[in-house]
Amino acid sequence: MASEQDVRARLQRAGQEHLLRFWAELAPESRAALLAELALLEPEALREHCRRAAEACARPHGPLPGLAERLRPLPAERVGRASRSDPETRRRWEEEGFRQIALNKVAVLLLAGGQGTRLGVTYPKGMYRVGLPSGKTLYQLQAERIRRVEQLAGERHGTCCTVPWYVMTSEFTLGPTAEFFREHDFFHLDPANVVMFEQRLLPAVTFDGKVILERKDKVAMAPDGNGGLYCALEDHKILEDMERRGVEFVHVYCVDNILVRLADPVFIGFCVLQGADCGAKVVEKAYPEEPVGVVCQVDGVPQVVEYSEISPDTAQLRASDGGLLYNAGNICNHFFTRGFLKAVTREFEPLLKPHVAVKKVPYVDEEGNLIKPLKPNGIKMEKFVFDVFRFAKNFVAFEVLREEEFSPLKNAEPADRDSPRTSRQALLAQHYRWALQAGARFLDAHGAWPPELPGLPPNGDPPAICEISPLVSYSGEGLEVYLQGREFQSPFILDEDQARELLQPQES
Ligand SMILES: CC(=O)N[C@H]1[C@@H](OP(=O)(O)OP(=O)(O)OC[C@H]2O[C@@H](n3ccc(=O)[nH]c3=O)[C@H](O)[C@@H]2O)O[C@H](CO)[C@@H](O)[C@@H]1O
Repeated sequence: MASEQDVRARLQRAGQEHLLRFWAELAPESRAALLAELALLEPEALREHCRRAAEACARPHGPLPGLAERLRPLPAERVGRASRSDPETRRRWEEEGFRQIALNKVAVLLLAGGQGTRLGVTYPKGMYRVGLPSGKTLYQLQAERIRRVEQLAGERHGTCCTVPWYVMTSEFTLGPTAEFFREHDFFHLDPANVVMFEQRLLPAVTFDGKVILERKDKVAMAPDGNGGLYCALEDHKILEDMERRGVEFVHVYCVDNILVRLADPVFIGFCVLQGADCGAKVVEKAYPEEPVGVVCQVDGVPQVVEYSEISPDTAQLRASDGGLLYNAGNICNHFFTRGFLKAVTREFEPLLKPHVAVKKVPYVDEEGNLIKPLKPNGIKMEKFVFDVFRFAKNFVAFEVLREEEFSPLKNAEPADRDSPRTSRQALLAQHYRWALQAGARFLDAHGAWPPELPGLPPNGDPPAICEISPLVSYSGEGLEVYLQGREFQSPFILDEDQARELLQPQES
């Protein structure tokens, strides 16, 4: 173990000796823990990190100056559209996606290292239940979609195939996530195909470049952003694991979108047939200030401009058709070839510039009191997963329908948007639509027929509650055999048992 003198000398080189200011008061175990933590911080890198944080913080926050002139929408030839393509083209994309899945060439990678501060829960977001009739968590829905897509690809191609699930966690989420998966028997996935790995942490820093102590014996550390993915892939030899398994294409996604289509064959097939090395799913932005990044070009190079970095004026610009000029909302669903990820980890990662997040960071004051600040007092430096798009040789975007594929869980109740309620409603409205399309009719909770609506209201509860297990249908397929011409009482859960029962011959 490093000695106190050693660590002190290293901290001096980094200009951070204040981190040992409570040394004399610490018990032996606390001293050991603090030394172990500090010994991991490399002095030159730490000095540089603090300098960059303070420098970035001194620059004006918010919209990047001069950005508007450098910005253009993506050229049309780089954008595929799921909803506006003819059925034959869509079928070709889907078929190609299923073919690659059946060949075991597709993996999914979940970004789950975030702290979910806006939602205000102390456990990982994936463990959240939004209040579905089945009580399922986000992790369970995702696991079941993996199982179903494997099954669909296998049936089409007469194989038994695997979509490995890589889960990037952080110090905050690894323990509880791993335990949750074990408790739930990995949702019946083979644990050998679920690979969890941890991203790095970085110290949080005051506005004048001093690392923050969150306790007398502990540095305030935070995950290094979802762009920490690339260092984490290298740290844990994940690309080598992918190579051993024969994985060529990776669908990277964020944890909180209840409608996420894991290893979506249509998206994968589109990207593969376009020869893309990097791709992003997008939806039309709902309103100018919506907190989603915009997929566009900066100086002619495809990039995402994050919502915190685009000015309200630019966000409101209109195109000639009256729609928003910067309309391609990033839903944090990305496609990468393994080859591209390898080039990023080997070559481009050091070129990624960290972004500054100004946050409230609990700290210990000079007298040793623990303080929970009411105003932001610290800087966290984060890399963004999409900042590698500019290194792609062939970047494509793929636009999908919001009501089918995007409803993120960001805010606690009673927020109007992106809350547990809106996520639940989005999923149940989708399942109700699928059921109606498959020929079902529903009696509402009072035994009455809901009024025939030309379309469902975009927000709010569907007229009847119908939840369909992802193990029965991945994206609305194959439901007619259970539902055609049948009447159901709301609430209705179509899970595997119910599906089997519905296939039994009916008594007359
Ligand atoms: C940087 C980024 O991707 N921003 C996107 C993210 O914004 P948003 O600000 O909502 O991003 P979040 O903070 O929710 O993070 C997105 C995902 O990254 C994970 N995470 C985050 C930080 C970290 O250190 N490690 C980690 O794994 C989170 O667990 C989550 O799964 O989703 C929006 C859609 O919902 C997009 O429009 C934004 O462009």
